Amino acid sequence: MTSQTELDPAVRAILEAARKRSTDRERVSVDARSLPDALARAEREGRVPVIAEVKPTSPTAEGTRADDPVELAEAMVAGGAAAISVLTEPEHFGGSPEALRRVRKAVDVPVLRKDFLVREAQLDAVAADLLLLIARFVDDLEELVTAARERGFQPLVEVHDRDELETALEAGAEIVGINNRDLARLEVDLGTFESVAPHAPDDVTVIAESGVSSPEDVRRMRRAGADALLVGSAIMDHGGGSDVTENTRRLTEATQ
Ligand SMILES: O=C(O)c1ccccc1NCC(=O)[C@H](O)[C@H](O)COP(=O)(O)O
Repeated sequence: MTSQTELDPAVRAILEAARKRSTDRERVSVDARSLPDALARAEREGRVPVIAEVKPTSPTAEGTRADDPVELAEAMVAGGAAAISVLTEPEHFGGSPEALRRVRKAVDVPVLRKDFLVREAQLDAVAADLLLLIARFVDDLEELVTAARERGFQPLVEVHDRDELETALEAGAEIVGINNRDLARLEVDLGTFESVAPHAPDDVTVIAESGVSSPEDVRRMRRAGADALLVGSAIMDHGGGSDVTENTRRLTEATQ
């Protein structure tokens, strides 16, 4: 795990809040909707597989979108999203487990729980199809990957460099997100995905995360081997409040 002192202060605060969050919930058991199946369906139907993110705000966002999460998720699916990601972190991203529960009830595509999870009991806050585990922030990744699978979740392990990719693979990850945002400094560089993705085995589902804002970015990440793209800010348009369905469609239609 990266030393706390190397992290951007916003990320340090996010992690401190995550460690304090209470976790006395019953163990969840999930009958998960398959992400690989949803991505394959999008491909068959001629859509770029996009995981669209319900992210009310973030430390780098230009504002907050207070729209109902269910309306946002439905608008994203109408724009062709293959899956939905929902932030459940309350203090820095304006999310909640309740928002995810409502979204998962309303849509029929897989739903990813996006949060900063550091111990097993935190997995039980809400049922989701996929669970994000950030390699950099987890002490025993294999233990959490196993704990996630025991509950029925598909773990999506997030990495930022080759060493973290190796750690993720050793922990048994089958779905890997390569984050273009360096969580130590919050800088975004699409070259991160391009340099790390070629080292992932072919049978691993590889997702390009963060910083994808235009059809050209989509094509660039697809050329570099992305099986899917995780997009938040460009779809949410926190500063402008533009149409979420159109923002999603612009990316899902960026096939050539
Ligand atoms: O998005 C942020 O500002 C952020 C700040 C600190 C830690 C994590 C952060 N984002 C988490 C994510 O990984 C993104 O929400 C996700 O990949 C979508 O990224 P984007 O399309 O660039 O909004």
